[in-house]
Amino acid sequence: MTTSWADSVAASEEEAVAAAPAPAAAAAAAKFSSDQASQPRPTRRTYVPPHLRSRPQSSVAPAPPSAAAPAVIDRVGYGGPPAGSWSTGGFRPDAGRSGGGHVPAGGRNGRGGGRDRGRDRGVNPFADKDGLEQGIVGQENAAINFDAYEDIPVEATGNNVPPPAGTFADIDLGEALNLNIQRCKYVKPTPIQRHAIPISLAGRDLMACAQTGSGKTAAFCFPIISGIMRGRYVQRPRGRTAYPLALILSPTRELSIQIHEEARKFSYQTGVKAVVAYGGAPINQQLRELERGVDILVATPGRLVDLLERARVSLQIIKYLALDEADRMLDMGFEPQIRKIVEQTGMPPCGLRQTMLFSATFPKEIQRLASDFLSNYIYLTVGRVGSSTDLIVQRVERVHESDKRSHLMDLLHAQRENGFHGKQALTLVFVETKRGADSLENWLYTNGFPATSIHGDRSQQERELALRSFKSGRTPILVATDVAARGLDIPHVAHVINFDLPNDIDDYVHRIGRTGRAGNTGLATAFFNENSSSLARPLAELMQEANQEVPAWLTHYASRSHGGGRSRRSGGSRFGGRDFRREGSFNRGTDYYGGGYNSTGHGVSAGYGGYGVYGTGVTSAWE
Ligand SMILES: Nc1ncnc2c1ncn2[C@@H]1O[C@H](COP(=O)(O)OP(=O)(O)OP(=O)(O)O)[C@@H](O)[C@H]1O
Repeated sequence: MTTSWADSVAASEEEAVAAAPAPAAAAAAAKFSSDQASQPRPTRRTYVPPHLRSRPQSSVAPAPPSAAAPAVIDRVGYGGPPAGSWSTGGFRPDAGRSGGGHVPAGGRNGRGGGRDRGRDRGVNPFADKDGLEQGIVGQENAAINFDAYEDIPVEATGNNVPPPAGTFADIDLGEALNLNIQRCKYVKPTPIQRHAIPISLAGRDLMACAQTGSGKTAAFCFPIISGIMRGRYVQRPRGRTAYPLALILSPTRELSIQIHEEARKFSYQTGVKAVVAYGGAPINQQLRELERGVDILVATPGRLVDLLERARVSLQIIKYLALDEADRMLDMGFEPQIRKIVEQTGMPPCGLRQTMLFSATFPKEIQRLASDFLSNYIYLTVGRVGSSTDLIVQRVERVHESDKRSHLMDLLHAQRENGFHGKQALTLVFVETKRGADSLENWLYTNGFPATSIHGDRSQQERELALRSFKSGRTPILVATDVAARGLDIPHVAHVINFDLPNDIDDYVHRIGRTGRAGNTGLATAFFNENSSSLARPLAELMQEANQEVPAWLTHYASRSHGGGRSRRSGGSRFGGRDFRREGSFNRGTDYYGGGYNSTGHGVSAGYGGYGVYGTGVTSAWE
C-alpha cells in the first residue's frame, strides 16, 4: 500500500507492516482464541436501519414550585436495618430498563424526605433470572488474575497517609457490606482498593489514579456505604425534596447506570439506598424514586442540575462527593456544571464534606483545577498514571483512510477463522463521529457481521438496548463513539479496535481499557494514518511504557511529529501524572509525605520531607 503520507515515512519495515496487516492482526487475535463460541447468524428481521430508528420521547413534567427545605438535624442511629420496616408493601421488579433501580410498590415508607431504610425491599441484585441467589460463600471470581497486580508501583503523597490494608478482613467495613463483598466473589482487594479504602475510611480527601479495570468503583463505593451505615446521620426533612448523603457524579448515562448497579449490589441489605438519575430517560420515574428516599445519588451532571433547579434534590447535607472519571468531569466540557453543582447549590464546602476523585488519567492542569474541590488531600497513584495496563496487547497498523473498511473486514474474518469471536470474545470498534458509527454498523451488518452501535444521537432506550445486545453476544460487535470510552465494564470484550484514533492519548487509554479488565488479557488494534499523526509521539511513548512492540515506522513517525495529541509526559516525571503539588512551591517539601509501595502494601521507599528524600527528583517507586 503506497500512500502519500506513507511515503514520507521510512521505507522498508513500513512496507512489511503495511503489506501484511491482516495476518499480524490474525496472529494477535489467535493468541486470544481460547474462548470459542458459535457465531450468531445475522438476523435481519430484528435490524432497524439507523435512519429509521425512533427518536426519544420526551416526558419531562413541568417543574412544580418547591421551596428548598432546610436540613433538619435529628440524629438517627444506625445499628443495622430497622426492624419491621418492610413488612408491608410488596415489590415490583425493575421497570425493564437495565439501570432502573428497584421500585417498591408500597409508596413512601415511614419518615418522609428520604428514610426508606432497612432491608432492601427491591429485587435482589444477586439473584438470577429465576429470583434465586447462589450461596454467598463461593469461589473467587474466576476471571480475576490477581498475580497480574503484584508488584505494581504505588505512590501516595500528602500529610499522614493512612497505611494500606492487606485484606478485606483488615478493613472494618461492616458485616452487611462484607457479606455483599463475598456475594460479589471479591476475595481480596485490588491494589487501588487496598490503598484508597483506608484513606477514605480515615475521612481524608483523595485524588486517586489507577489503571483501567482495576476496581476503582468499589474503591469509592465501599467507604461511602460503610460510612453511611455507621454514621449517625440526620433524619431528612419530609417533603418532595430528596436529601442524599452521598453524590457520585459520572460523565455518561451508561456509566451512571453501571455505578448504580454496582452500588445496589454493594449496599444490598445494608439499609443504604442508592438511586440513579440521568438524562434521556423519563424524569418522572426518577422523581418518584427519589421521593422514596435516597442515601447515595448517582447522577450525570445535566440531569442533576435539572433536579436541583426543580428543587427536587438538595445537596445541603452531602457528606461524600465522588467524581468518577474526574479528569473528564473537570475538563472543558463539564467543568462549569460541576462548579455550579459543587460551589453554588448549598453543598457543604470542602473540609466539611469528604471528596474523592478517581480516574485512570489525571493531566496536571486538571489536577490543579481539581484541587479547588479538595482539602488536605492525598494523591494516590496505583500503577503508572495514565498508562495502559500490560495486560492489553496493543497493535498499531498503518491503514489508509479509504482502506479502513476492507482492513476491518480482513481482521474480523481472521478472528472468525481463529475462533476468536462470538459471545466470549466481543469486539468494540471506536469511531470518531455519530454518523460514522451508524454507517459502519450498517455496513458491517450488510456484510454478515451482526453489529450494533452506541452514540449520542441514539435515544437512551436505543443506547441501552444496544449495550444489552452487545453484552449478551447477540450482536458481538459494537460500533461506538467516545460515549462508550470511559468506565464501562463489559465482560468478554476481547478486542478493541480504534477504527479512528482519538485526538487525545488519554482517550486512547480509556478506550483500550474496555478490554484487559480485572486482571484479564485483551487485545487493542489501532488503524493509524496521517489523520492521527498528532498522536504518533504519545502513542509510541505509551506503547513503549507498557512493554509493547512499537513498529519502527511509528517510532520514525513520532520522531518527526510536532507533538499534539497532548503529550502525556508534559511537565512531570517519566510516567507523568505525578502529584502536581510536588512541582512548584510544594516541591521544597516541608510537611510532605512521599511514600512508595508495591501493591502488597509493604513500603519499598518512604520518607518525610517530600521530594527531597528521593535525591534524584524521581520517585523511586516508579522505577
Ligand atoms: N476485589 C475485587 N475482586 C474481584 N473482582 C473485582 C474486585 N474489585 C473489582 N472487581 C471487578 O473488576 C472489574 C473492573 O472494576 P471497575 O469497573 O471498578 O474498574 P475501574 O478501575 O473503575 O475501570 P475504569 O478505569 O475503566 O473505569 C469489575 O468487573 C469489578 O466487578
